[in-house]
Amino acid sequence: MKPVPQTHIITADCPSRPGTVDVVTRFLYEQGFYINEIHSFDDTAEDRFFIRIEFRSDTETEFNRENFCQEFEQRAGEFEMQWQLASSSYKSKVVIMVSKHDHCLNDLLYRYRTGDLDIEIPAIISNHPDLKELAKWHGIPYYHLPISKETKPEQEAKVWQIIQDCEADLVVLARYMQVLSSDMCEKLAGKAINIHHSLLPGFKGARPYYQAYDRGIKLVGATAHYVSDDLDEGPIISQGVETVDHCYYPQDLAAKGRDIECLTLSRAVRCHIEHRIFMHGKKTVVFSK
Ligand SMILES: Nc1nc2c(c(=O)[nH]1)N[C@@H](CN(C=O)c1ccc(C(=O)N[C@@H](CCC(=O)O)C(=O)O)cc1)CN2
Repeated sequence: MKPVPQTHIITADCPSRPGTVDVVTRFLYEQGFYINEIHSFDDTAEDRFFIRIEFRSDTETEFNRENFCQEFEQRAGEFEMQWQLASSSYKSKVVIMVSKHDHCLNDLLYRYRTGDLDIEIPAIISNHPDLKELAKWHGIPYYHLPISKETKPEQEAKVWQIIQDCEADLVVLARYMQVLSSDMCEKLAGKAINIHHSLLPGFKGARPYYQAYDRGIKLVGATAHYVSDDLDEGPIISQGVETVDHCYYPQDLAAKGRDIECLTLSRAVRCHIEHRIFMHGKKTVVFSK
């Protein structure tokens, strides 16, 4: 039976120098691959080059990952490229953590159920029981792990065990309202995304809509970022914003913000699972579709 053309993704970054696009595209051409999509960025301020290429094989031959990697490393090594190869057909395993707010979880579950987000959700973890029925309706295991200052280490150990048992590729804090410990942040570095309900760096921490109301803002926003030990200071992935005015009380800001949070978070999750995000110091490079 004719193999279905597999699509693969190369992501690479290296010191800036001429020939960095050519070394990748020429290799793919010589190997008989067809490029579907290409993005590159040369950060002249930091002398760092980034490239993402989606490619497919139209030939009958099966893709030999080991041979590909050996051959490509010989070329990429000359340019000091840090690179990864991924397959588009792989379904990322995403563990979602929540507290009581359900809008972001509900939106992610809708996108998962309809195939808009091509992911697996092996577990939902919460410090409250409120969203158990929503998980049950989707047939997803729900772990109610209450937390207090005293039980935080024990609770996080259970969370980490679930994440490992699920072999999670990504953890999404979908309005999970607990600060993760330094140890947890270290374990989840680069694979935990949080949605903060303000336009960071503005209004960090708890109750940002109340902070925003007190400040008389004219724009309400949300920020999806990687989780770091420094609360709400992790590399920003995606942001959304809408106009508001003096008529908006905190509950009105929260209502307007809910849709922004959902769209911003799902956009960030999609970029992560499609390998569109590069860590670049305290920032990111994101090659959106
Ligand atoms: N280490 C990190 N943990 C978390 C981050 C992060 O960036 N780094 N993001 C938060 C989400 N968040 C804002 O988006 C946030 C959540 C909770 C708090 C907070 O002060 N929580 C209190 C308890 C509140 C409650 O029980 O309702 C606390 O933890 O003492 C601030 C910001 C998720 N975690």
